[in-house]
Amino acid sequence: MSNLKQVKNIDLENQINPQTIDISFKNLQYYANTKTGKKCILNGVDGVFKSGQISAILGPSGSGKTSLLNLLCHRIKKTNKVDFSGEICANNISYNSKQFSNFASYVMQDDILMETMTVKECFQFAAKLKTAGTQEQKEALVHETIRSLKLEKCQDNFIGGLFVKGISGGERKRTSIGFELISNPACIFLDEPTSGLDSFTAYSLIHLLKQFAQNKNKTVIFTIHQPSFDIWNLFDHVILMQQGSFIYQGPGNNKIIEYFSSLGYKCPIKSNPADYLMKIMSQTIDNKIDNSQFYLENYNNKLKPIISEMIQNSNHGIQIPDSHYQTTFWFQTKEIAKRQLKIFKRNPLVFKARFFQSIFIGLLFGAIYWQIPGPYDNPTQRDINDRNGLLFFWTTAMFMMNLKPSILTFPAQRAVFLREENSKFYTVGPYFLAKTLVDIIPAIIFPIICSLVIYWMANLNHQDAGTVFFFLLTCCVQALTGLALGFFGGSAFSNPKTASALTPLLMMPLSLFSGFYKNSSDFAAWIGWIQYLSPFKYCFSALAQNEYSYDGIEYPFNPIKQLSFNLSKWESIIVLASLFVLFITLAFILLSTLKKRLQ
Ligand SMILES: Nc1ncnc2c1ncn2[C@@H]1O[C@H](COP(=O)(O)OP(=O)(O)OP(=O)(O)O)[C@@H](O)[C@H]1O
Repeated sequence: MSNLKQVKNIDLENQINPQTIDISFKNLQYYANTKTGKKCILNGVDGVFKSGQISAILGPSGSGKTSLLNLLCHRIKKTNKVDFSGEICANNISYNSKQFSNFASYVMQDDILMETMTVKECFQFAAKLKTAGTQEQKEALVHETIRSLKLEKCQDNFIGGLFVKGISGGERKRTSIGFELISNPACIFLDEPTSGLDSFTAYSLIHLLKQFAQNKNKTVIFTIHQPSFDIWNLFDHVILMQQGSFIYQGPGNNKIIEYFSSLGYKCPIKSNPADYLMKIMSQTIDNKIDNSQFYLENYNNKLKPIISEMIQNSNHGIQIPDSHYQTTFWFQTKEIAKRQLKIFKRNPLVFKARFFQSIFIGLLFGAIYWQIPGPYDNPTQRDINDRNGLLFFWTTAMFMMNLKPSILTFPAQRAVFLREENSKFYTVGPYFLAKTLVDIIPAIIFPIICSLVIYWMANLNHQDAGTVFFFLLTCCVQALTGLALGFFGGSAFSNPKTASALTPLLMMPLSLFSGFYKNSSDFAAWIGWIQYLSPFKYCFSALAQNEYSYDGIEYPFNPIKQLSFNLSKWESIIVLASLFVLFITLAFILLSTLKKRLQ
């Protein structure tokens, strides 16, 4: 606390972006190629958002509000499905996606945050990665953000989510906003910040944004549905959209009511103006005719010239920041790894469940394959078949042990990654490295536990420590290969159900080509190449070579020859490790590609 007092007077305002930013756009057009033809989503709109004001974009569902916001934030890329044109400027200087994050932040409609982190920890994470200054200054910034967003009471509570009880919807939204505000952006865009909130919480939030805009001279722009009368009165600037065009742009409050009165649409005294305007835009009241052309003509004649003049007069010559605060690769890796470890430790139930699962699998397999006769016990062909069965099933168990948990948990973390990466908290490299390093710990511990249990129960080859060590090493590499493939599946699919439903499609051919169900040398050439991609084949080969290598003692026939394995145990494990590297690299490439296609 004394530290906080000491740094109380630091200049939090000027941390990164002391500038004021006006956002303007001219002749913005946005098209989508649909099955029925080219669809116009934005129809050549012009506009301006001034600093020190809150600007609300309103309109019926499907009128193009979110599309406009996304274009201004450069969150839409030109593809063969969508195309856009026009000029988008900050202080009359056009900006790209990278420059956008130097002065602005975007708060998505969904509050995507780490559910087992507290509100304060979220802000601390953001402060470490997004702001300059000493540790004390960062702590003071966190304290100030919590205070200004009125989150003191819940600062030490978990964010919460599907499985963890957490803070309320309003607190969650404010945390989401605070997470972006920590870096002190000059401009903040929000997509429907009040959706899902009760009217009082929604009012408090917009009021807070208004104070933020007024007191700090920031530019606040948001889309909103059905604002209450109280919220309506807070808007400084309003854009009304209909079918991809603007039908009003200008001051909120009485001015907009006066404008529509002048067109013959007088808002009844007891009506909420926002509701009334939505009604007249829906074209079904009074004379039930489509007035959209009428509104548009009036906008073009009366308001558009004023807007053009405002665009001309918006901030000129004030440079937009050309870089944002950037931490190093290793600092990002360290901070993300610390957070991953914290999340891991906060799920003791998952840890315990996986521990008991490992013991259970070890005991079950141990009981089924109890003390199989080895080369000293005159084994029969049947005993060798049993031993092969155990070794093959062990390759599958090790693989699945990590594949399933990472496929199920990664999609939720992937959403947080995409959000944080997009907001330039870190880059994909440090994230992937930190996540892999932390996830490797359980990915190795549990396979070792159950492998040790089965080893002694099934009487596997323990002629020397090296053989036991090689068995454990192979199990760990196989388990890591499962983890890498899990990362790949988790990166590819946002829905864990889809990822898990598609897993058998991949697993089946890989295990069919392991050499256990059908001898490796018996596959037809046109399809037999699949075996070279199968981690099961190399793991099974390494385990079998290790198992059947007794010094001086021979099995009645050579099981390795029977299985047609022609790689040595070390060659097999090297290929298996290479497959791990291949899968983890593919997962990394997929995640890197994915972040480019966020929209
Ligand atoms: N990529 C796209 N491909 C095809 N149509 C699209 C695409 N993006 C948006 N649209 C269409 O453009 C219109 C405007 O969409 P947008 O999401 O901007 O509307 P909105 O005003 O934000 O709606 P809501 O209030 O319901 O969120 C909708 O009809 C939508 O279906």
